[in-house]
Amino acid sequence: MTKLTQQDAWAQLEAQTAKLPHMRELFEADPQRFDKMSLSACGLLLDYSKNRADEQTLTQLFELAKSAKLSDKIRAMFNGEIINNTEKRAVLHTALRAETDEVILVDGQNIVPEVKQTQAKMAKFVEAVTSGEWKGYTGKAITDIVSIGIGGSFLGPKIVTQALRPYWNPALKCHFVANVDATSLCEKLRLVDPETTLFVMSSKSFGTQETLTNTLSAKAWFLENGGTQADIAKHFVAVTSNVAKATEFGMDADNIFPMWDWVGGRYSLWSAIGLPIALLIGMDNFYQLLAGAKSMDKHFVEAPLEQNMPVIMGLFSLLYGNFYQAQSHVVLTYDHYLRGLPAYFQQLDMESNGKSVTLNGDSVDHATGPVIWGGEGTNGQHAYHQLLHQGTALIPADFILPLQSHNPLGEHHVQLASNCFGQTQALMQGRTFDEALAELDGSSLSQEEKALIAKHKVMDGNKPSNTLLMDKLTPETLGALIALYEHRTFVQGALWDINSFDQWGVELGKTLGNDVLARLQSDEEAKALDASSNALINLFRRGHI
Ligand SMILES: O=P(O)(O)OC[C@H]1O[C@](O)(CO)[C@@H](O)[C@@H]1O
Repeated sequence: MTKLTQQDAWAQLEAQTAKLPHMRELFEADPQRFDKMSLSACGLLLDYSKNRADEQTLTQLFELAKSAKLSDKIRAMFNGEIINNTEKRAVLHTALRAETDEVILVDGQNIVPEVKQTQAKMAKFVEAVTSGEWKGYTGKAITDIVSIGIGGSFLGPKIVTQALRPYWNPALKCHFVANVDATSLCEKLRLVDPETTLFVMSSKSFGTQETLTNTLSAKAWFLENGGTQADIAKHFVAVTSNVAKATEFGMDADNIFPMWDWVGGRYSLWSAIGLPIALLIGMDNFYQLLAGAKSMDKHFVEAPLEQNMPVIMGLFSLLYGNFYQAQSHVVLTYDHYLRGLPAYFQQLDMESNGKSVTLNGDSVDHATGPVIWGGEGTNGQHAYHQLLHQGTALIPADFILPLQSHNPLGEHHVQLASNCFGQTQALMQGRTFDEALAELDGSSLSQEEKALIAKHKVMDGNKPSNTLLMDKLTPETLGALIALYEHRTFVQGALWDINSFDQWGVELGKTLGNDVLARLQSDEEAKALDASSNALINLFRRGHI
């Protein structure tokens, strides 16, 4: 297949982006711009009209997608083809939200029954814990869940339980331990009682240093505080694809929830990795989360590219990275419950598309995954929005706002919405020198001073943003939103012809880290490495600088 940068649409886009008018002019020229460049699907509304595009730009973007055979690649993923070519795996997180009667084959076997059996096992366990039937070693019901995991085995459960706080079982609290820094574990153990605490150890590989170390320390804490080896099974369960290692580790076979190689870690919250979510919000709401994602899956597979939410968002992100040299993309969640979502999308996108070779190993000749960052609105307006408005970097933004709050109180929500919409408007239209000067008309400044200040108040505008609305943040709309970003990530990787589903880049650090660990624990002074690493190791061994 012809390289992306050799496609006609690529050259056309280069020419087109060079001559596109300012968004102000595009809005002035077409009062119907919002109607033409907004889309509703799966309980979400996407306003993509504040992007640097006219009809021709959109046509060329869709042409680029067609030239990359995007629709075929979408079908290949959903059909379980081995698209993760370096690990020879299918990519089927979508199968986790399949209907019971669907048939999805991996190695000739329909995997849906196993998915459903695991969900039934989760449901039974959740019922036992939340009903009080499952008791700790002194006969008390479970009050606290401590989830131990890192990366995709942590961030999904963490941000989804945070986002769905209004749906929590009031009798349960949840604590998340990820970092190997003992503080992360110790701070949580100070909050819980071994008699009523359930540890959920989540590790797809069952080989991640942080998770194993934290779990061993949690077990030691449990045994030092009243528990016995015989009680472990009442207080420790595991989620893993490596059942053999989990049982060898001492996990009770009945307490192991399986997951599979065809689910990537950062795409796994829909599997038993989501057990902490299901424990906190209940299995019915967990099924609603799955249903929301399922609706987005259907939309992604069935909607024409031109009416396809993940495709449109993925294409615009590619446009800014490849044609405007945007190095990062900011996600701004105007909802306190969604404050963790930018970090989740950061892991999802950067661990997927932070690559620089194509599927067949050739170096790419264009930019790939951007830095994804962000935070909650309105806080960011008092932190980094200055740079978004007047910095030298172009940073496309996604604004996310539920129209209704779970906590309606006076003017709060209307003010939140006014800030959200005002920011997208300011980014788009900016402020001209004449407008800035006019704002200083009434001031006592001299003409010269007014001219100087006006220059500092100018904002170029033409800064692109998407706005995503939902009626209310519910398990279903959250599921659709997260699946939207999963597929948005897929779209970009598919056009760049990269493997979005392996993560070789994280291996070297781990390997070298293990070697450094041995040197840190050695009695010998470190000499064999580079001068910096030797010095750092020896300073740590000495314990002071
Ligand atoms: O679930 P595991 O196997 O412990 O891996 C944890 C995380 O580490 C990674 O392998 C690398 O960051 C992620 O992809 C994964 O989610």
